[in-house]
Amino acid sequence: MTSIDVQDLTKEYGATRAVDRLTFSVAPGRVTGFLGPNGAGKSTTMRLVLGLDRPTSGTATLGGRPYTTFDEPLRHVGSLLDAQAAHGSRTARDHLRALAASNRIPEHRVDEVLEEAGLASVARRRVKTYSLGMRQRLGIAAALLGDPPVVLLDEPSNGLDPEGIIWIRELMRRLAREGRTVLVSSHLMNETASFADHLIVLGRGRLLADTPMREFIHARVQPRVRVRTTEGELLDGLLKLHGFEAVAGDDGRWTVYDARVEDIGRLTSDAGLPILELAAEEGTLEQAYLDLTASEAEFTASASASASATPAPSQEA
Ligand SMILES: Nc1ncnc2c1ncn2[C@@H]1O[C@H](COP(=O)(O)OP(=O)(O)OP(=O)(O)O)[C@@H](O)[C@H]1O
Repeated sequence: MTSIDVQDLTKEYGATRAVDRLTFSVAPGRVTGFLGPNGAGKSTTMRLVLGLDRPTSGTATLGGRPYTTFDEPLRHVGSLLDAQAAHGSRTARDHLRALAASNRIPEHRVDEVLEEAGLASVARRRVKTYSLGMRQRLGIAAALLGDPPVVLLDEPSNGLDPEGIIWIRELMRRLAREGRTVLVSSHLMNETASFADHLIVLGRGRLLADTPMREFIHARVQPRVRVRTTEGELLDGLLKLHGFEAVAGDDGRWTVYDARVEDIGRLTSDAGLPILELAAEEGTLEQAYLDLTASEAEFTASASASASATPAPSQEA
């Protein structure tokens, strides 16, 4: 079991403090989403963990060891930071073979990961003929090559088609189920919500949150309930009596604020009100994230600064 441990990590580029006294651990067995506005320090942190940059102070270790102490690092950590990294004049297969040879990884892994990434049929084509999505798949294949216990992916769904996005989501979930440590940065909140169990959120190089995803959302977005009944006035009176705030919509549906379906369902049932519809409106990760980071974004457009925490309709109860 190999965790990623970042301890009091700081990185300055001239006058810019990209990472500011950051401390967190990424645990095995779950997918950790790594979030934050543009310029928050996510890529810099990943680069420091991967020994691609030297910290100004503090440490970043994998299973207690700095990345630079591994002789065959691909067996310990797989990463996708820059999908353009492969040499364009090589074939995908040769690119992976070279990586495998330099890390004493058995050659059969090359064909396995090409197959896994959906590149088997184009493996003998030069990388420069690849689309962005194909390069992304190749980068992910390279990350998996050494069967590593730790995987770091920076924006892995970049350029992937819908089938590829489902593939990467399921791959990350499987890697976590196998007990690996999976850290994934993304700006796509719906995507992140679909694969992450845990979140680490940065803002201006500092840690803003390190929490399970469900807790992150529930702490920031009030749940609402949508109700439809033939007896609107009775419903309104009943809810007021029990201290709930409710507003009637034009479509005959009532929205009850800061409420859960269990509570409203029980109340209306006890009162014998005929209910035509009862649905939870759970908060989304996007709402919770915008609520947290609105004041933190370095490059916030004025429109997005007014991020309101309005839940979106979700599944019927
Ligand atoms: N090599 C560098 N030289 C100077 N400044 C840098 C360098 N790399 C990063 N920075 C600065 O450090 C800060 C953090 O950048 P970083 O790329 O880590 O953020 P990020 O969270 O990955 O952003 P994005 O979501 O846009 O990819 C930014 O202000 C950036 O301009």
